[in-house]
Amino acid sequence: MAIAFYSVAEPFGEFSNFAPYGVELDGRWYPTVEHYFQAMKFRDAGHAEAIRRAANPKLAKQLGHSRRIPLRDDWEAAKVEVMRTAVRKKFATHPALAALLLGTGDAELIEAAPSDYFWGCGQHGGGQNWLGRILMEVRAELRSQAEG
Ligand SMILES: Nc1nc(O)c(N)c(N[C@@H]2O[C@H](COP(=O)(O)O)[C@@H](O)[C@H]2O)n1
Repeated sequence: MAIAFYSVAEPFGEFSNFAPYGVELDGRWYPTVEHYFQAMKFRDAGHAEAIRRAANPKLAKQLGHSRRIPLRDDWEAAKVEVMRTAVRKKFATHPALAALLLGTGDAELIEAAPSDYFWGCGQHGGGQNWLGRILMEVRAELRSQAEG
C-alpha cells in the first residue's frame, strides 16, 4: 500500500514540509520545515534570517530560490542531510505527528509533488521521492525507539 501526500489541506498533509509544525534548530525557531530547509541553502546570515522570518512557507521557498544571493557551495552534497535533520526534529517536536507517522505502518510514503522529481515523485511517479524516503527512515527510527 502507498500513501501519497502533497497539499497541506488534504489527507496526510501533515507530512508536507509546508505544514505548520515548527522546529527549533541551531537555537532558532523555524515555523515550518520548509523555512529551515530553504534558509540552510545560504551562508549569508541576513538572507537566511529573512527566510526564517518569511510569512509563510511558499514565500520561504521563493526566497530560497533567489539566486541574487549565492547558494552555499556544498549545497548539493548537504541537502539530503539537512532535510533529514529537519524532518527528524519535526516528528520529535510534535508527538501527535509521530503517532500519525507510526500509524502508517509499512505503507510506502510518497510526496506527490507533480513538478519535483527529487523530493517528490514528479508528474508520472518516476521521481526519486527523497522526502518520502526520509519520512520512512524517520518512521523506522520512531518504531525502534518505541520498541525500546
Ligand atoms: N511548491 C511546493 N508546494 C508544496 O506544497 C510542497 N510540499 C513542495 N515541495 C517541497 O519543496 C521543497 C524543495 O524545494 P527546492 O526546489 O528543492 O528548494 C521540499 O521541501 C519539497 O518537499 N513544493
